[in-house]
Amino acid sequence: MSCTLENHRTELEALLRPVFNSLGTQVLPVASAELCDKVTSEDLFAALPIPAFTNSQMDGYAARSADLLAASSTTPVTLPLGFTAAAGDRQIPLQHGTVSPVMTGAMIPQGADTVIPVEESVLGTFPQLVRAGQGTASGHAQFTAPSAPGRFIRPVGVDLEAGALVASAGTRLTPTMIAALASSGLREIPVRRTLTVALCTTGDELGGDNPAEGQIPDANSPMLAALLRRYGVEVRTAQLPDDPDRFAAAIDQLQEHVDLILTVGGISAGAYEVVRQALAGRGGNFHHVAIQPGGPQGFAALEHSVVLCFPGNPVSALLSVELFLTPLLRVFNGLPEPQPEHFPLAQTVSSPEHKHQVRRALIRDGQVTILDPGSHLVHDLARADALVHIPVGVSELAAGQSVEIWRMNV
Ligand SMILES: Nc1nc2c(c(=O)[nH]1)N[C@H]1C(S)=C(S)[C@@H](COP(=O)(O)OP(=O)(O)OC[C@H]3O[C@@H](n4cnc5c(N)ncnc54)[C@H](O)[C@@H]3O)O[C@H]1N2
Ligand code: MOO
Repeated sequence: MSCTLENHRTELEALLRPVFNSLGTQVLPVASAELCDKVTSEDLFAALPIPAFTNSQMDGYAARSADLLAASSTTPVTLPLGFTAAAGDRQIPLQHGTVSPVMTGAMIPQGADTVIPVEESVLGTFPQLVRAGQGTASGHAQFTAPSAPGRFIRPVGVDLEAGALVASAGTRLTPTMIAALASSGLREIPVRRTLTVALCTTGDELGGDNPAEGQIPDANSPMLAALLRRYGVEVRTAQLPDDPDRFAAAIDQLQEHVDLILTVGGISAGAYEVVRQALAGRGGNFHHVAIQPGGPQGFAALEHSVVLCFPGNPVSALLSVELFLTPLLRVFNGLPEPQPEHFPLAQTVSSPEHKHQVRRALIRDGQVTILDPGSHLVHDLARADALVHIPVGVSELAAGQSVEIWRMNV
């Protein structure tokens, strides 16, 4: 039985949505290396304002603007130094008629309303300074211009007030959002739990480290594991036995420990299609989807898990994941939908009219060159820049015609 791309996609979405919805949450420290790219599971509100307190934007002198109103190059104003405020110090008071040296990030002394950068003082650098509790402040600083109230002062909460929403539920945690969470005093971040996937390959031709005659290296496990990990998926790879009973037993075990099982290979019309044979008695549903590559497809809803069965040719396997799984992972991870670009075709391309064809392409000199459609061409897959979709009903695209391209391998 053959079905359309859209029908198969709808069927798999219906199967996978409950898997994503049942994942639950976990709590990670804000400094955890695992936090980046996770998605918040709750609205998160600031425990602290940002900035946490009113502080200096410059290394300079905290002053009362009123004390410097008369300052000019011909009538400099000289003020005695009070204690110095460094970043991390508790707030100090500014005595009337004095200025307090302040460092960038230090609390503005109580009573000060302006900061004059040190290089604007007549001396241009700080003299010997004394911090509160470390002796008696002495010395003077001289100024040749007034300084407006609020100048070089970063007010408390100007970026975000305490109690305000930092990130709503469903926000993907970028490095910058992690900084905002940390600055707003949040230490423990509730996030959606990662999807755990068993990625199962089959086939006696997979030769491990030393492929014998007739055998090949496994390309699908490392490729698909790398792709899925980019979406935060925890991937467990397994090469399952080529015997249907032993394969079924392995799947039965795996389904207890993972959220989703992917199998690659063993589903088409051969005499030894272990996946198809093993899942036949477990509700396995195998059919041909009107797409190329990736025609043979299957799935099974087991008691504890869902199995998606993708075809074994590496290009077919990759495109199956890209067509049927990564769009859902994008939504789950709060990622934006990819957007196509448009370029003219460098050559005329034909396509089977009754299938949705996905072609790999190179983008060179503002033109799209379509590559060979072979689904075994792993190196061609690696050098491709983009995918071009040719829908059902289209049998030819003419050279020069503008087509949508979707970037890949970025
Ligand atoms: N008589 C028919 N033959 C085939 C049909 C068909 O409709 N009728 N469909 C073809 C299409 S299209 C595809 S795609 C493949 C799908 O086959 P399977 O999913 O059963 O996959 P296998 O037969 O196990 O392998 C196919 C191909 O891919 C290689 N392979 C498998 N696993 C890996 C791996 N982990 N790393 C690298 N390469 C892998 C395998 O050696 C085969 O060359 O069936 C067509 N045949
Ligand atoms: O459709 Mo198969 O997936 O072309 O090689």
